[in-house]
Amino acid sequence: MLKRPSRETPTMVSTLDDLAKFADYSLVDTLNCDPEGKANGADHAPRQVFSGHYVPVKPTPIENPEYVAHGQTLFHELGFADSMARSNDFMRVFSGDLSHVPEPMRTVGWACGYALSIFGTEYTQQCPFQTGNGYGDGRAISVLEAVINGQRWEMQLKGGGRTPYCRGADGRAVLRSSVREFLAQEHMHALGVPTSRSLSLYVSKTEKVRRPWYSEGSRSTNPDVLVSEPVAVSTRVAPSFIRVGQIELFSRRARKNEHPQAMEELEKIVLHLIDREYGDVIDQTLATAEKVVCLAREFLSRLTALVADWIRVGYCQGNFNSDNCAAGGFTLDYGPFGFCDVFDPHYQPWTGGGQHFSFLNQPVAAERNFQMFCSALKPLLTEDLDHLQQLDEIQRDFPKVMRAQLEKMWASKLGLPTFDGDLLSELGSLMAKTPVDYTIFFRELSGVPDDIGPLKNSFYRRSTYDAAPEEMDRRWSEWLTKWKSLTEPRSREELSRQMKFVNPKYSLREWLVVPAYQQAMAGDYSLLRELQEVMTQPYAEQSKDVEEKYYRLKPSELFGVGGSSHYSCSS
Ligand SMILES: Nc1ncnc2c1ncn2[C@@H]1O[C@H](COP(=O)(O)OP(=O)(O)OP(=O)(O)O)[C@@H](O)[C@H]1O
Ligand SMILES: [Mg+2]
Repeated sequence: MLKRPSRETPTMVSTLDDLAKFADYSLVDTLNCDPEGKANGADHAPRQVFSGHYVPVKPTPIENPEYVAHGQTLFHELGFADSMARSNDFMRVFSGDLSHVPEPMRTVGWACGYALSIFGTEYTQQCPFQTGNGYGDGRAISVLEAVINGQRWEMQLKGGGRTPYCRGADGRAVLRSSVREFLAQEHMHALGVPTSRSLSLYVSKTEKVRRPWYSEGSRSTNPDVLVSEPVAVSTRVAPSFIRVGQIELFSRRARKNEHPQAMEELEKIVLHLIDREYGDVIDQTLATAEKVVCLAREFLSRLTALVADWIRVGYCQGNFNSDNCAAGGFTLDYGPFGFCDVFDPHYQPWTGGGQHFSFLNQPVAAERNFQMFCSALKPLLTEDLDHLQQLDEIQRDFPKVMRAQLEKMWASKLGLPTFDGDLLSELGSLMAKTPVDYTIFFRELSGVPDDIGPLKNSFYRRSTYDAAPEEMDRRWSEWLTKWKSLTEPRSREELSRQMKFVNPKYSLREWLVVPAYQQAMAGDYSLLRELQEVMTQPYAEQSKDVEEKYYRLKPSELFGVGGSSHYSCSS
């Protein structure tokens, strides 16, 4: 099930001039530009955008940028020289200054509007105008599209200043949240989970903004202080950044007939999504209605596989609204996410998110986003009963397909040839009751232990287990015996080898990231680099030192601490 990173290509891009040769702005040129957008991109004040797929926006550079990190894996895949990330002209562009770019690169970027649905309910209240026309990329600005080795990539700054969708906010991202997103994207890719990718991260040596956050050791649910934090610009890369919410925005306009081009704009964005994300699986020559049905079927398959993968690696997205759900079926928006330590089916690190977005409820949240996606496609099929019916069937199939993906994932996570519901159900009960550390438990199990001794390395000794250790040991031993009998006849070595490709040894636990961004805020990037190194090889055993430092239970004193165990969305 693991999608290994693709092979590296030889270095061919060493300078910004080299990179510029790959520029190809198909999005800007084939989609509709907001007719009120200023061509020079000086469009930074919040306003309503009534039509068009994008608004031209010039990023606002951060003051005195300094190199923090670059996505080495992506650099190598694209054939970029590592040294380029520290070069002045590259750093200038990817910290928000497009004024000196070599041709055919452009001096103006673009931001897109999108709609929001939360768990299947449409919202417009988050828009300052209460219409939904002022919501979208408030601090994300795409600056380049490039076709490299036949693959199209969009490069998008996050924190590159205000856009018309900023809703009165500053358009900035702080170093703390940027470090989290940067590391998480690289980690997820290395885990084999589809994701937007990390290109680069630059911080300002002088510019700061204030954000609500937690005081040292605070156990408060919500932030209890305002802190001044350095601003940063990170660049993420994906075939497109089209979200379910974006398709919804154009569909809402078409449904309400808001302007004469509303239906045309919906069709255009959907066909564009197909070209960008599904070009290799949907036949170009099909009619729109057929394409729409194929799109829904493909997205269903990708989205369910994605969510099964999230559960495999212990990831909770935290805020899985339709505007944080990439229509290409990969992970997008690393805001209030977390990798669980203690197994808890209701794990949800975001204080503002409810149980509906919690760890094992993510398949249901995904279904809600999928429903919104299908509903958004429907105006393109009115009067086409046959295709409408096919779309309805695909929509109804979600629970069945999701269940199949989850069963496949659990079987492979447990090294079993076929899924066994009873075995998983007893395991779920034992894992939650004991409780265990999710990552360590499955990695220890991947060693195919003779008895439950090694599994106990994953036990948090603080609750049910301590109250009745003998009873719990008995249940665990019985479970292990049953599990082993189901894994036969494979050799122990073969089973262990396979399971270690599915069950990572290292995961990006929040309490490991906190010291890295704290050091980074003080100008020391050593821990961040170390974490980047460790978390980009999460299945490898790595050294004894790495194991001692990163393969351990969450320290008891960090439970309940704001910023480590839970956090607000603020970034
Ligand atoms: N400081 C800010 N300035 C302007 N807009 C912001 C700011 N912070 C968040 N937003 C906007 O508010 C909306 C909701 O925020 P959310 O945290 O989901 O997104 P985000 O992390 O900025 O973006 P993305 O989904 O692009 O990763 C987004 O549309 C985002 O662009
Ligand atoms: Mg978002």
